[in-house]
Amino acid sequence: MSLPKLNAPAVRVLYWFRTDLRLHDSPALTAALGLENIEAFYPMAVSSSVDGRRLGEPDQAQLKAEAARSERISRRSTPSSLEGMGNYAHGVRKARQRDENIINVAKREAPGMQIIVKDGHNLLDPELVVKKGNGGKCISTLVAWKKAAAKVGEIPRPLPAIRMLPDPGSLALQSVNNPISSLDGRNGNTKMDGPFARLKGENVNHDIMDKDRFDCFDSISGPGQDFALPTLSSLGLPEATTSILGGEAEALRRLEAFLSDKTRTATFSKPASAPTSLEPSTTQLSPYLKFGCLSVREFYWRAKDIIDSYKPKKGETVTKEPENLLGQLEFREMYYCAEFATPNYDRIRGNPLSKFMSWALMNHYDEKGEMIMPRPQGKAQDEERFLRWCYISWERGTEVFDEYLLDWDPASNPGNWMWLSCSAFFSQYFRVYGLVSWPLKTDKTGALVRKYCPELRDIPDKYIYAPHLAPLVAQQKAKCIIGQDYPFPMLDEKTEKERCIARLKIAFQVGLRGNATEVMTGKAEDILKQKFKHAMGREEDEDVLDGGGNKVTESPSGKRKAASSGHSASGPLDAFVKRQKQ
Ligand SMILES: Cc1cc2nc3c(=O)[nH]c(=O)nc-3n(C[C@H](O)[C@H](O)[C@H](O)COP(=O)(O)OP(=O)(O)OC[C@H]3O[C@@H](n4cnc5c(N)ncnc54)[C@H](O)[C@@H]3O)c2cc1C
Repeated sequence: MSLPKLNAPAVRVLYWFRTDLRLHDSPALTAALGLENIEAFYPMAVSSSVDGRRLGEPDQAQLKAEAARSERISRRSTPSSLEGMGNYAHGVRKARQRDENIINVAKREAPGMQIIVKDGHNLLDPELVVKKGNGGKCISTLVAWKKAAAKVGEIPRPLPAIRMLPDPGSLALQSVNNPISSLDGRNGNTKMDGPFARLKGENVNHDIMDKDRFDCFDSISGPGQDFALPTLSSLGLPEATTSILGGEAEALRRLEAFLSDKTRTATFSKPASAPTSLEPSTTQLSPYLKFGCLSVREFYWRAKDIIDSYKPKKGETVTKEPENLLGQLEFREMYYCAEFATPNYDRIRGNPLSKFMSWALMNHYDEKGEMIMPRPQGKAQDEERFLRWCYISWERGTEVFDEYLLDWDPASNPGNWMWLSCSAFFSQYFRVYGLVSWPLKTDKTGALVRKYCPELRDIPDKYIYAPHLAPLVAQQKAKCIIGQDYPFPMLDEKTEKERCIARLKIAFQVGLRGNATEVMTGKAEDILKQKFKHAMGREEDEDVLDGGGNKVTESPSGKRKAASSGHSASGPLDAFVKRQKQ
């Protein structure tokens, strides 16, 4: 790689940590340190509640702070200005737009400044994979990603870790404009002057932010000029509850610990992992990838080298993509490429990738396209719809995960929600997780339920996933009367499942996507409702009753059957499970 040379004999480097809070395999840091005659080196990280999002839940903020702190410690005594916490709110698409804005401001205001941009967050740059590998078109399958990636080139091996950073030099912002020799030391005048003073308050993110909030410190070393990271309480957040420790050292320790078991690495199979197990059966490395404490290329190549050289013992099978570890990392890449290529990726309206269904609790928009119902809380009619259907928009799920998922990621979160809701990436809408049959596969005794719902601790295994079906005597023995100590189910699974599948079938037949004119003009929901009525002879949310006033379920084939009541306090669970299996 040839590095750009600056004209000036001595250069001052402002290094912006973004998604790579680490010293190993950091292409941008390596490029920055490859510059000649570095006179001062200002490492910096910026965070804000951009995009109208909250700063982050305490657990997310804590992890980011630890990531920053660990990076600081591993640079020994060199001070750091990693003062930010919070989310990386932008996916590649918006981040590239933001970068362009910043580069334009820098070019305009400081023509002598040279800007070097390097991506270290992906196996291969998603923009390059989409543009060079797939003609600019969206990538929504692993096969398509692999094909496109092959046109870009081999996934680079990780770069060696940086051992030491240069001294930051003067920390006064005015020094950016004045010769270093004219300044009075590290904690000199921190007031901005010169051309950058005019930029105070200019928001280069204005066209990609929902709110026009903009704060900035006027010293490189933070408000206290001591490089201290803000505490959670200073950010108005309660203490974190996660037991997961953040930071690069911890990330590498966990990677090492997982990969040291070569058999587990070479035979890893995601479908065989147990999402209900109390101890994680996957690597749990995603938060470290998200905050950039772990390089995805380090993870990929370390795993690949083990897999490629592994000699399976009798009875073992070396797994392949997509189910092996490499396949998991490639899924992440696929979502990044899809995010880069898709406008409005995290919502339905205007999103060409997402199919349109008439979900409950969807975002709503006024005639100018402004969102008018971003959140469902507090609306009686919404709660009513929630209780009736549970056919809830994936936008709501994404929103909850944005706030609470430690590994929340702007590409993987909406992507996985689109996948699971059959809005994109996956279309077998008739395959539905059974509330009983699915957890039974990996947790027969309900250990996870017993841990997190202690009311159910003594319910017999047989009824743990449908305690309302336990005989009264079993409920009494377990000191858990359903309807009193623990609620009845809100919905009848079978009835609602069949209703949802019927609606999905209609939506698939109509085939509208988020960017269709009907969606943009707000007519799509009515179109689907009318189509449903025409096909099924009733309204979408109308219950079908038989002659005796009992609810009747309707299968996609149109065959009607009497529904079993979800509120029944009797009936054997094993019969129910058998039915699910059939
Ligand atoms: C609705 C929904 C939303 C999700 N949102 C996110 C998210 O915001 N951020 C996130 O990292 N994961 C997300 N996931 C994926 C899921 O949480 C993964 O199981 C998680 O990455 C597990 O971490 P792990 O490190 O133990 O994974 P492992 O199984 O050990 O896999 C190794 C790595 O592969 C990648 N990976 C594995 N599965 C997925 C996947 N389904 N999608 C993308 N990358 C994957 C991750 O980087 C992970 O660290 C979501 C899944 C669902 C169903």
